[in-house]
Parts: sequence; structure tokens; C-alpha cells
Amino acid sequence: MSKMDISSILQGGYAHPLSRKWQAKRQLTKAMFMYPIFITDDPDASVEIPSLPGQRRWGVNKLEGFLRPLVEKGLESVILFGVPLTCVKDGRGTPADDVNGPVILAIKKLRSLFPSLYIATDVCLCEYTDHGHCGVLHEDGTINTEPSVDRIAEVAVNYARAGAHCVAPSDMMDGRIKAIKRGLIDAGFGNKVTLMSYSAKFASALYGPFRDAAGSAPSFGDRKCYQLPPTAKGLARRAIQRDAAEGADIIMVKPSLPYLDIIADAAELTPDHPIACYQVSGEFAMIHAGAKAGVYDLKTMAFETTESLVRAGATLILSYFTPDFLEWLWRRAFAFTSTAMADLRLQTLIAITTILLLGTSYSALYGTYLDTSNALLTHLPHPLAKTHYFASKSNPLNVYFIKKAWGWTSLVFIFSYLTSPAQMRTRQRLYKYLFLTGVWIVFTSWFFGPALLDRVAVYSGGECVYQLPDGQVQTAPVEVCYAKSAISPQTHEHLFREAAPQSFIGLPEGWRTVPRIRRGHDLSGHVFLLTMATLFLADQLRASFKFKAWWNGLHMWAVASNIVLISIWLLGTYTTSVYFHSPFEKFTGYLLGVASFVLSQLPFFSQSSPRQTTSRPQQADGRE
Ligand SMILES: NCc1[nH]cc(CCC(=O)O)c1CC(=O)O
Repeated sequence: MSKMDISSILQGGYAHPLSRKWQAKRQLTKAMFMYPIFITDDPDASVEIPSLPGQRRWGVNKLEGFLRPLVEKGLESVILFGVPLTCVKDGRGTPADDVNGPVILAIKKLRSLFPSLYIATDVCLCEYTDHGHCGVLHEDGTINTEPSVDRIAEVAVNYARAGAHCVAPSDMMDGRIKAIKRGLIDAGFGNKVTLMSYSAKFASALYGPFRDAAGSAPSFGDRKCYQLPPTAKGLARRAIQRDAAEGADIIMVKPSLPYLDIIADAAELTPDHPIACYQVSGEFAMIHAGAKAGVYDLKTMAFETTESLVRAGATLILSYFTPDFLEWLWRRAFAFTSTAMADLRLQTLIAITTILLLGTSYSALYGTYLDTSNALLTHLPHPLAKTHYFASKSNPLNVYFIKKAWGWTSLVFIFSYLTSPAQMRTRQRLYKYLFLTGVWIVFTSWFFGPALLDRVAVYSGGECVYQLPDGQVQTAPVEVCYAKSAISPQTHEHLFREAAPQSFIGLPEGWRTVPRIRRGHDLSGHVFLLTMATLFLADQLRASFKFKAWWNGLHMWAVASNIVLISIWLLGTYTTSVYFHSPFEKFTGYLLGVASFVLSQLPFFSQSSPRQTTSRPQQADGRE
């Protein structure tokens, strides 16, 4: 027996990647992320912010192009920061709520562009005052609290009027939460707009890149008389409780990582409020800089820091990493759904194979199929056409659907492609479709001359034949068949005169016929096409389900029409297999269809699926 004590052993509880996941009380989700965005007053601006990797100052006109892909990826909320570059700043921050200023214009624009996007606005005066401080000042440069609070409340209400879902004062003036709440209620927004208070906002060295980006550094002094001293746990706790009592709906701690204890305090002091934290510009820049210096892997560190925030008690994270997390968290989900859906293709293959086998066995047992290689039968209606609905070649399923199978398939594909979420509209997906369309053209209608299927029939012993009204079967050169058009004594005088002079004489006025290739191997073009189309559609469906979270209303219809078409093709496959072609011809059609689809699944055509790092369950150092 081992000398180990039972109480010593913990590792068994987290040996597996899944059991490690269970150690978290709460998992990161996309909804936890709120994305800070800088909006400037040049409507067409898209200017890189050097100290914030990947972040830009945006003009109102650029917001759609910038945010649409993110919204489609699951972005649910943003917080707006105004960066006025051309306005005239003054002592009270007049431009803050200018109706033609960037923030108010952006709120309105985003509300109309993205009805489901939650829009918060930072409320502060520092970007708009000539002195760069967050409030209104006395002569001596100290904060004049009352007018500051009045002005902040006025700005907040104006943002609410413009359509903001949430106002978030970051100014740190005493009493502004109460004033803003009052203002919101009096203006009729009490029950409509959320008040998120930057309650425990510390005078941090980590706002540097933000102040560069927003041009909001104070022109003299610092913010230590209103932002909290970094050592002040007690003040932070008092500020949190005060703001909750004054009517804040969400309590924020800022910056985040150096203040995990404050986040935990907030979660304990105001357990009935959502707790937000702001992973500020300096933290973001620091994580990037460390990764660039080779200290750690960027993504690993981004996860470790944000997961720490959640562990400390945060329910909402304001972070410049938001777009990255939309991608990273999507990949996690993708890793799961792709295995869940991996077999839709296989299931469809099994379905169509089974249907073909059943139909073909039935046709062989009961002799229901039309042997199209018998030239004497070709032009007659199917012997069962009267009694068996689908034996008639003129049944609607055949005429309107099967004969136009690739057209319908293309239609559904295009509908589905165009309504797909952005990340699904890949070029590879188009290539796949174009490749199979190429296969369809080559085999059924053209191959540097006659269609390949016709050539196969000729090479395997087929002849071009036609039948005269008296029942006689005549042979013509194969070229006549390749032309695929009707012949008559008028169009092919030579042919008729040589081959059948006697019947040529007695032919009725206006008689014509389409010659066909018979006796060769008449590979079933329908089975080929239906097999290929069904597998292709199933593959499309599989892609759709992978991105289910991003479907819009139209794409739901695309998915529905895809499913309906697959069902029609399966029914068509069944009727074809019961009534037409010999078993061997159906088999070769099926093989050709499957082979074409398999080729379309080569890596060249498939979207490069995200790399996955799977950790071995037991590594010597116990880390992933
Ligand atoms: N008062 C404005 C404000 N709102 C958010 C930040 C910082 C955000 C960041 O660094 O990402 C600042 C700067 C400051 O207080 O100096």
C-alpha cells in the first residue's frame, strides 16, 4: 500500500482537460465582452493607434464595415469614446453632447445599423475640456464638484436621448451617480437606460495609450484628487457602496488585473449587481508587448488574465481583446460542433446508398425498370406508366425537378451562400461549387464536343439509332446522335435516302425523331447527378450548422430549402432506381456521383479549419 495520505491527493481531480474546465465556477462567454471603440469627428477616418495594437480611431461612416463582421461573429455590446480633433474645447466640455459630435452621431448610426447591438457610452468631460480634466474647475484649478456633476448628468441624459442603452460615467466626481440617475428619471429614461458606474477607478499609470488615442491627457496636474489612490482599498469599498446606494445599475472596477482584490470586494459588497471591470489600454498594450518580447504566448496570456477577472467576480469585461475573444471562443465552440456535425455527409451517403439499393433490388425483383439499351423500347412510354405514377417520364418530379437538378441545387446553394454569416462566405466554398458544376457540364452536356456520358455509351458498344413510324430501327453515324437534335428527311436527306429509301418515300408530312445512343453502357445520368447534388447539399448544410449561432432570418429559410431539396432528391433517386436503367448503369452513375463529391472534399476546396491545440491529458509538468 502506498504511503500517500488520502488528503494529500488533489491531482486526480483535474487530470483531464474536461475536469480542468469544471474547476471554473463560471466560463468566459462572448456576452461578457464589451468592446471599447474610439470615434473621431472625421467621418471617414480609420486611423491606427500606434500604442494600441490593432485598434483604430473610426469615423462614423466606417463603423458599418468595421463592426458588421464582428456583430456577425457575436459581438453584443460596445462602449463608445469620443475623440474630437477639430472642435473647440472649453471649460465645461461643451462639445461632449454636440448633436453633430461623433458620439451622438455614432449612437444613432449604430442603433439603426445594428438593432440588436447594445450601446454604452463613456461619459466624461476630459476629451472635451480645454484643460483636459474630467470635471469643471475652480479658478485655482481644483475640481468644482457641483457644476461638474450637473454637466456630467446633462451629457449622460443627452446620450440617452440619442439612443444609448447605457451611460457610464468615468469622471469620478462625487455624487454624479445620484445626479445622473435623477436626470435619467426626469427625462423619462429611468426605466430604459442602464447606469454603469466606474465606481472604483484608480489613478493608474495604465491609461497612457488611451490618453494618446483620445487626446485626453490633462494639460496640467494629474487626476489624483478624483481618481482613487492605488493603495486605497477602503476608499474603493466606500465608493462601490456609495454608487450602489446612489442608483448605479452596474459597478465597475478599473483597471482590472492589478485590482483583482477590489473586483472580489465589489462582488462581495454588491452581490446583487453585475460587476464590470475594465481591462484598460495599458493592460492591453502590456500583454501585447510581453508577447512580442517572447515572455508568453499572447492568446494564453489573454485567456489567463480575463479568466482571472471572471474568477475574482467580474460578470462583464470591457476589453480591447473583444474581437480576438469572439474568434477564440468561436473556435472553441467550433471544435465541438465540427465533431458533432462531421458525419452529416456520411449520414447522407448512407441514406442515398440505402435508397438506391432498395430501389434497384425492387426493380430487379419485379422487373419494373425500363431497359433503355433496348432500341425497340426506347421511344415507347414506360410499360408501367399508366399504373405507376413515377414510371411516367412526364411526371412533375421528373420534368420540373430531376431534369433541372443542378439548376435547383445551384439556386439553393447561391441562396444559402448569400445569406450565410460572413465567416462562411469563403472562396473555397465557391470553388467547391464551381468544381462540381464543371463535373456536371463535362459529363452531361459537353466535353470538347459531345458529353462524356454519350462517349462512354459509344465506346462501350453503343450505336446511334432511331425508329421509323413503322417500327423499323435504323442506325445513323454517332455524330448525328452527338448533335442532340431532331432529324427528319428534310434536315438529313442523305441519311434517309441511303439507309431507308423505301420508308423514306412513305414518311408522313412533317415527321421527325430524335436519334439516341443504344446498346452501349448508358450510365444513369440522373443517379449520378442526384447523388452528387445530395452530397453537395448535405455538405453545405453541415457548414450552416457549424455557424448556427449567427444565422439571420433569411439563412434559416436557406437551410429549410436545402433540407427540402435534399428530400426531393432522395425521392427522385428512389423513383429513378425503381423504374429506369439497368442495375449496373445505376451503380456506375452512383460511383461517378460519389467520386466527384469526394474530389470536392480534397483539402484544396475546404476552408482551412482553425488549428486546434489538444493537450495530452497527462504531461510531466501537469500543464496544458
Ligand atoms: N476619463 C476618461 C477615461 N475613460 C476611460 C479611460 C481609460 C481607458 C483605458 O485606458 O483604456 C479614461 C482615461 C482616464 O481616466 O485618464
